[in-house]
Amino acid sequence: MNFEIKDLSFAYRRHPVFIEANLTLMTSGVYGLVGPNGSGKSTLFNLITGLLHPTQGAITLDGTVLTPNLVFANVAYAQDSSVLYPYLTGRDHIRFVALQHHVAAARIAAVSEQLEITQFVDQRVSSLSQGQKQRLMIVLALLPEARLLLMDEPLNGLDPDSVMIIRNLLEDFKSTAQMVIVSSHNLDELDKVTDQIIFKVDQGLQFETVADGAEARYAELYHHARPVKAGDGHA
Ligand SMILES: Nc1ncnc2c1ncn2[C@@H]1O[C@H](COP(=O)(O)OP(=O)(O)OP(=O)(O)O)[C@@H](O)[C@H]1O
Repeated sequence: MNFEIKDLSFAYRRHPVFIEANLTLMTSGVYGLVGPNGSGKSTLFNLITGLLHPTQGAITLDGTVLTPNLVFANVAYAQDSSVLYPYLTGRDHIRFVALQHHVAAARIAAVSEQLEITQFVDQRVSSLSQGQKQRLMIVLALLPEARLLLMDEPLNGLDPDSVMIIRNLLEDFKSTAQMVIVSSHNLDELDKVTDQIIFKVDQGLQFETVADGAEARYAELYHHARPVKAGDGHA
């Protein structure tokens, strides 16, 4: 499996987020995506999934440029849970994704159990806590068994039990055939599941295997800026 970003440029009006950024990932497993607030992590995920369009450059999977059809078939994106429909239940959302991607009932049951959502799956999204919504969002992203899985801040706003559930999930990914890119400010947690980190530095992407953990490298790269910790109220 080969995921590649070549000479990617993107700007919001006159605010450049990427200028000729490059990245090559060759093996399956978990990768962290790390950078300060507002550096462009969500923007990168939106560019990969085609929600935003680069002004220059290409994003390829196994050498083929990611078109909407290829994204549908190969990429899953656990976005911010604000994209869920408040008046629908978790089960409604699951049904929708399962129909679109032909997901077997056994897979739905297994993933729902793994993320421990069965107790609240028939409640409307509007009545769920942040952590419950987050876990539902992750279930939806896992169902299609996409080759490339993007997770935007999956640990954000979670209580310790939910963090544990997601941590176990990420640890399982160490041995899957999927490529998983996880953006997080929670560098302690990231360090527990991977030493392969993509840092957003200036308008580029810098991939490193961090021997001493992401936290130590973060301080060096971002001029000793303090990373935002989980629980700091970052939305
Ligand atoms: N729709 C938009 N219009 C204009 N500027 C935007 C828009 N969305 C994001 N930006 C800006 O682009 C930059 C990158 O934002 P992005 O949300 O990708 O960063 P992030 O690294 O995911 O941030 P955080 O860690 O806070 O979630 C920020 O400066 C942000 O203000």
